[in-house]
Amino acid sequence: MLVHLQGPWTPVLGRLTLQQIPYENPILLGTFTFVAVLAIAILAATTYFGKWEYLWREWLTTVDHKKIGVMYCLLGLIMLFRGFIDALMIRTQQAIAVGHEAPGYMGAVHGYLTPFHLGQIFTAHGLIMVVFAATPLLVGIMNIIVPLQIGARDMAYPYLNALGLWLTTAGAALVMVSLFIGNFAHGGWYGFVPYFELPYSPGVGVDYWIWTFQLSAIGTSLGSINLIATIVKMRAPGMTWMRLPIFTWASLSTNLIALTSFPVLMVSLALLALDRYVGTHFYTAGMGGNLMLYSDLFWVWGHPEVYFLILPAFGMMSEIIPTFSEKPLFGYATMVIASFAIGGVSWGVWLHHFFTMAASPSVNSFYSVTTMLVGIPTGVKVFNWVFTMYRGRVRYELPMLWALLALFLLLVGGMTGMMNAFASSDYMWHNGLFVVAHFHMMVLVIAASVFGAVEYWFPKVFGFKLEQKWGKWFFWFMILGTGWTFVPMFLLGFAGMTRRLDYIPYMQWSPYLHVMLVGMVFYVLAVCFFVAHLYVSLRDRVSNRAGADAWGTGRSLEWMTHSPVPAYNYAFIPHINVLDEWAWRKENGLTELHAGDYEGIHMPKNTGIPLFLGMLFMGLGFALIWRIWWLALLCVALIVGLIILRSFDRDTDMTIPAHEVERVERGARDETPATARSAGMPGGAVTAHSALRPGTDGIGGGTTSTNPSWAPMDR
Ligand code: HEA
Ligand code: HEM
Ligand SMILES: [Cu+2]
Repeated sequence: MLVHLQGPWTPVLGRLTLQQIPYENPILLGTFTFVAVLAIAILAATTYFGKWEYLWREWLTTVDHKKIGVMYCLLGLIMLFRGFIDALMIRTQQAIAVGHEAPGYMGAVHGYLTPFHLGQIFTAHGLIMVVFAATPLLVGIMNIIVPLQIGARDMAYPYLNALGLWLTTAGAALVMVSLFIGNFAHGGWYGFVPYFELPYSPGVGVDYWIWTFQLSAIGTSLGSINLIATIVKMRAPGMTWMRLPIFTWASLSTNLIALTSFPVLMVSLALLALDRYVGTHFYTAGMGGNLMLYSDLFWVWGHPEVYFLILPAFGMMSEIIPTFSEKPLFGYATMVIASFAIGGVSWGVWLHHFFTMAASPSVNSFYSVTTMLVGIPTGVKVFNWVFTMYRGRVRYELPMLWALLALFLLLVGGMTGMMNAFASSDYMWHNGLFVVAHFHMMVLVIAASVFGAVEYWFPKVFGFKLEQKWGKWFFWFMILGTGWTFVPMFLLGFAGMTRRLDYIPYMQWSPYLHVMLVGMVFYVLAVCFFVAHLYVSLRDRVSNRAGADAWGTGRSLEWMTHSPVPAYNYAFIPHINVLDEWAWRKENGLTELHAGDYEGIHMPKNTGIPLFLGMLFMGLGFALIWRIWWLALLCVALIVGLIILRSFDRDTDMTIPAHEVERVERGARDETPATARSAGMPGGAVTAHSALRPGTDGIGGGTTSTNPSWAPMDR
């Protein structure tokens, strides 16, 4: 144990010494100063405005699924920005470092970044974008929307929900700490064995990578258990499986992937940790170890993971497109089947990430075919969306624009994915920029869907719509950025450029690299427009107030409750009669929420324990990274102690009294613009859309539109 550790090591602070602070690096020093000033400003402002109590009561200790979801999204947005800065640095470095000769020795500097620093940047970019930006954004939106869509008052396990958030946040915070104390892994986001083993990566970078990844994996697994339990057990009366809104179906399929695949990631990281910390040989040749075991285990998670990311995005598109086409979703049942088909097949394709690693041709062929199979259910979805729009009254508002962009990017990313799926062609461009361009198209599908979903559901959560002008500038500049950045990347991929280069010897590639830099300028402008979009929306929030059915043509249940949604979601749990319940109620003039006397509502109580557990897990991660054993033991003891303490706490719930519910309901009723309450919104329902009643236009989801046992609202 510890035989390979290099450098000073003390029992008190482990490997942590002052030399680990990168004060000689001006970029990091500048970043640190910026972050420190920002943090001090935020802390000072919170104190000045006396907001600590509010922050603690309403946010830090909350177990409300909507607030937890909002915090997940905030975390995702912050990390998206961090990942974007990384991307900016990679692109700038490569544009500067083109045309240089090969360095004669390791560490030669071309451009403005050392190879070591650049390596950390692309590794951090990849990891952050996948697990700390995309995942929290998607999990956040599922957290907010799923309980609303199924008529539940919260998640099945509100406490676990908060714990998942704080564990993920702890992982993200540790990545940020690695900027200023020590360094991050520099061998790529998915790690390599034996390169990530101690003898070859003796620094703390890989340890940071292991523990941040591990924390996020635990957080996401907890979240998936919660969402599955919620969808299975908490549906409102009458909500049979085939009446489940499509986004909820997408959430279920995606969380089944998460629940089954994340444990594999945890195991693969744990085995690597054992190799590094205890000297086992799971992944080293000899002593019974096998380095292919790592590739297999990692990608057995890694591939299903990308479908874990894309399925909720598909769910968002499936909600937005019908709302803005003013028609039911075409082929509801096939959409559901396709989600599960994608989820199922995703388990049998992982080897396509290492076709070149000497499997036999027959093995490669098997995985080629399974990979291509995914095109069928995905194609089903694509055609269903197109048929939903066909002869619909399409409104090109912002959510719809984003959904259409996602659809377009999916075609580009999907078709190039198919090209990778041929082992024979992948041999030529594996580890090249073509693959990188393929997957950026795909992850931008996620980004576009998320931006669409934020536009779409924002009024539900905050009670007002985002403005459209700056939002459209943001949208168009994202398209410009994407075109200018990734079209050249495809071309460079064809020209043979490999990924992760810190300098590029071929001058012929210089124009492409500079065009990509122009793309980044468009992206930077897009970020500015995004900020303006948020600012103007906040400024004009009163005039942009939205009603319950903010877009007028919402179809699923969440549009039935007030915007913003009260703490208890529904004062009366609705009875579900059909698929697209809200659309059906509007057509039948049955939109009233009130049903008799109000009663007290039983809800979970706030608790600070998940936040403390998150902090302690962060401390544990830090201690393990730096091998400060006493601190690790202390954190473990406190974690166990806190969990035991919580198990004795019987005071975990409360009742919102009936008069309070009544007050909130009356307030919401008075505030809601009358037009938004039911059919009168632009393009709204009753007269104009009676022809679009589900099941009557021949292309609906096959529901019946009459149900004799209908009651306005059940308890
Ligand atoms: C959200 C993320 C996401 C998604 C959804 C996908 C979807 C797909 N991916 Fe991708 N992929 C990644 C993210 C993603 N990928 C990442 C991150 C990596 C690299 C990681 C790394 O190395 O760092 C990668 C790498 C990767 C490789 C490895 C390449 C290499 O390393 O050399 C391969 C190889 O087969 C592949 C294939 C595919 C295929 C076939 C699909 C299919 O699911 C696409 C299906 C969609 C369509 C085909 C379009 C719509 C369909 C129709 C309109 C119907 C008609 C069409 C047909 C029947 C063909 N991907
Ligand atoms: C603004 C948009 C983005 C830009 C400009 C961008 C740019 C880049 C660049 C330049 C690289 C390095 C390419 C190389 O190896 O030469 C890269 C790698 C990568 N990006 Fe992005 N990216 C963006 C968004 C995203 C998003 C949203 C995700 C995921 C959700 C993502 C995931 C990755 C991954 C996984 C890698 C591979 C890292 C590695 O090689 O280890 N990117 N990106
Ligand atoms: Cu894959």
